[in-house]
Amino acid sequence: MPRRERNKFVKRGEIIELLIEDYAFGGKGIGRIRNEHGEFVVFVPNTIPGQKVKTQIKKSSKKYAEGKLLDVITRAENETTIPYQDIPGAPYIYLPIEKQHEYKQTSTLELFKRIGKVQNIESLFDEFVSSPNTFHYRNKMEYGFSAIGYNRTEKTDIDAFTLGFKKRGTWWCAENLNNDSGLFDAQVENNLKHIRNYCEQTGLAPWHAPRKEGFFRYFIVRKSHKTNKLLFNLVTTSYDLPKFNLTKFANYLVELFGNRVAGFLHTINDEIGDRTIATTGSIKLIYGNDKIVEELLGLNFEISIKSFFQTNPKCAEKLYSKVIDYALENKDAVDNTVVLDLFCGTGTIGQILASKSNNTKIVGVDIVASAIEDAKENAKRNNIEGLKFYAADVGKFLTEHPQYKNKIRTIILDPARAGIAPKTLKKIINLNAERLVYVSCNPATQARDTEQLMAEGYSIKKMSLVDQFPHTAHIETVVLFEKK
Ligand SMILES: C[S@@+](CC[C@H](N)C(=O)[O-])C[C@H]1O[C@@H](n2cnc3c(N)ncnc32)[C@H](O)[C@@H]1O
Repeated sequence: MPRRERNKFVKRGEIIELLIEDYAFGGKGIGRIRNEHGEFVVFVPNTIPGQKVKTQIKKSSKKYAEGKLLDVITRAENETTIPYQDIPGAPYIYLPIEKQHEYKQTSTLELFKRIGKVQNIESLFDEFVSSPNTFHYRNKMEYGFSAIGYNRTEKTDIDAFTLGFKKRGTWWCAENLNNDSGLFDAQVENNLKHIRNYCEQTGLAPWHAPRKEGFFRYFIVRKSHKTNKLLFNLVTTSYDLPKFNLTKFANYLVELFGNRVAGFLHTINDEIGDRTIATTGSIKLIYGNDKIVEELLGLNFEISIKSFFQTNPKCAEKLYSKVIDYALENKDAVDNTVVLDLFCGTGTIGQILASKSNNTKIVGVDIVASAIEDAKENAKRNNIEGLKFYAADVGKFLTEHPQYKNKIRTIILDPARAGIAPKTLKKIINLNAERLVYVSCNPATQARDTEQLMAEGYSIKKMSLVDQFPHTAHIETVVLFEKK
């Protein structure tokens, strides 16, 4: 095994206080330790310049270290107060949105220079698209039950029936969400404490992560921004289920939210792993409908509790408009042709493109069979013709369909966070399309793919950033590549 190189500044596991001085892509604050040996960089995710933080060193090499944020001791001068309860999922909520945009833009462009080797990226930059709503923009939340809570004043773990989010940096303890977090639906979040009380009064146990036991696990809520309806899913283990009255709980939700309740589902999840996906397990409809309808750019999409759907639908409209603008900039390369929508999910982009072009055939490919089923259903519901969807791995699909080589002029790409596998990207390049509209939720992997695309004759024509997730480090990019 290679010997790990040590430095003369920090050790793994050490807890230190640090002033954050700079910001790197992905929400990593940069602090520096200075001593008689010189200067040493420590990255601390979820922090911003000007904050003094307490951090525990998780990785330490000769050149730099990375710490986990334990606490913000003093906030940065440019941070403000908020009328919401702060949660780990929104580490930048105290920072004015314009400043968040500035950090995101600068660090993403820097990434394209460093990893993508695009030195003139500033001159190719088109627009920073901000979210239409910077608060209450989410359409889904997953709250967790926990038998171990956290006391903010005492800064200690406590035994308590808790419903909210994991405390940052822990897997065993959670904090109650007592009020609106400013991210989701205010009425739901202001009532979460009542739902917690209701559950506590049943006498059944919340999940105890270290012991891997308990009854209540997750409470998941989906909201339609079009209809304002709510779809609930309570996730529990099965052992004590006979003691819990699901219909009575559904009635309680109706008492709280009235006709906003579209439906209530119950999921049994007996998996004990910490990384269990909340919705794993068998699911049953207890009350109302099991789907809600959302609208995007005039098209309707039926969404079930499990299917992927853009988390910020109002901003997704802006994201998709940008993708469609880039694709239709050269209408000849879209009208009367076949457009590939690779990594299409529920087929939203392809459907919108088909509805805005003439006689375009869309071929959508995604590896998740249920997403493809939803895509087919939605295309039918929206009366859009000329769409074909395949449930397959993109790389395999292209090997099995050689007929598209030299026949495609425009390709839409929207891969998951890991980006496109090099072999699959090579197959996409071999299709020899004139234009690629590449959407990414992880510019780091997109910048990596950019280097390969440029080596194979593509160049960036323009790029935009879309702030799909205000108050987090995430940023979505839309890049138009053209063959030289
Ligand atoms: C960011 S989502 C795409 C969302 C979609 N364009 C939309 O707007 O709804 C990425 C998609 O890539 C799919 N995916 C991941 N790996 C894949 C692979 N190897 N082949 C095909 N699809 C894949 C995922 O199932 C997921 O739906």
